[in-house]
Amino acid sequence: MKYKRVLLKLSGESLMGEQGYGIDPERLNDYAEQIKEAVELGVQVGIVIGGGNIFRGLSGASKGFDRYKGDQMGMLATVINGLALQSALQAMAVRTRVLTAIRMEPVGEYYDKPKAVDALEKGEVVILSAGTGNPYFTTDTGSSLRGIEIEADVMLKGTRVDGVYTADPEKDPTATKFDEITFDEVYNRGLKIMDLTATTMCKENNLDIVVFDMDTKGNLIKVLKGENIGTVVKN
Ligand SMILES: Nc1ncnc2c1ncn2[C@@H]1O[C@H](COP(=O)(O)OP(=O)(O)OP(=O)(O)O)[C@@H](O)[C@H]1O
Ligand SMILES: O=c1ccn([C@@H]2O[C@H](COP(=O)(O)O)[C@@H](O)[C@H]2O)c(=O)[nH]1
Repeated sequence: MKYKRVLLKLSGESLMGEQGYGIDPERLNDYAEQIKEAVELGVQVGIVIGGGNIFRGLSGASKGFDRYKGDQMGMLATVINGLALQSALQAMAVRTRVLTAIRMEPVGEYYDKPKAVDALEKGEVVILSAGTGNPYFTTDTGSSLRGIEIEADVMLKGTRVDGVYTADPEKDPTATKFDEITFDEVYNRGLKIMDLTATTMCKENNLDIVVFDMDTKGNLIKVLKGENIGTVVKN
């Protein structure tokens, strides 16, 4: 395996599959199977999961919600997704722990780094939910932060596109894909694959990112083996 310890970012929006809202059990199980395989191959897996399938503070604010409350709702949405993933993994006999950035025992244990690292070293999957615990951030920033804290070898951004493109491939069919790109080029070209706060944290702490399509079965293992199926973002 190319990586020993990874921070896997999963898109909340991808979790709704074809349903248009909520959690698609089939997609959830696909993710859980890929994660189980990774653990069986000896990879330590920390996971941050988004909440876009349920609620985003920013889009709530555009409809009249208070942004602060909306962001809290968004963070709670990531906990719901985290619990769903935990139950799917546990049903496959994968030992999984949910740590939350906001205190809410017994839903999950309150996050701290030693607890997370200890669980990873014991071979448990650690789901790091509620983002950073602060409004005005995103789970991409939560992933950079937790990835740096747990000293992950890489941040794997598993999403519904297969890499970083010259423009959003969902909007521009002429966009072309990069195999590798620097953080500086991401800024200079104004690419919107991740928010700038998350990108900057990775750049400043030298945490490489691999953006790849998590919705195709088997892709997580390919990335862990070092196969060049997505885009590597690095200094
Ligand atoms: N230059 C680009 N290259 C690739 N994807 C891009 C680019 N610009 C924008 N995107 C968009 O970024 C999205 C990936 O973001 P991400 O996985 O964070 O999705 P999300 O819906 O924001 O997830 P979450 O629910 O976790 O917030 C893709 O859906 C893609 O359309
Ligand atoms: O640190 C954080 C992380 C997330 N939020 C809020 O949650 C939603 C869902 O996260 P996504 O990254 O968009 O999937 C986000 O829109 C924020 O409203 C937060 O406030 N702080």
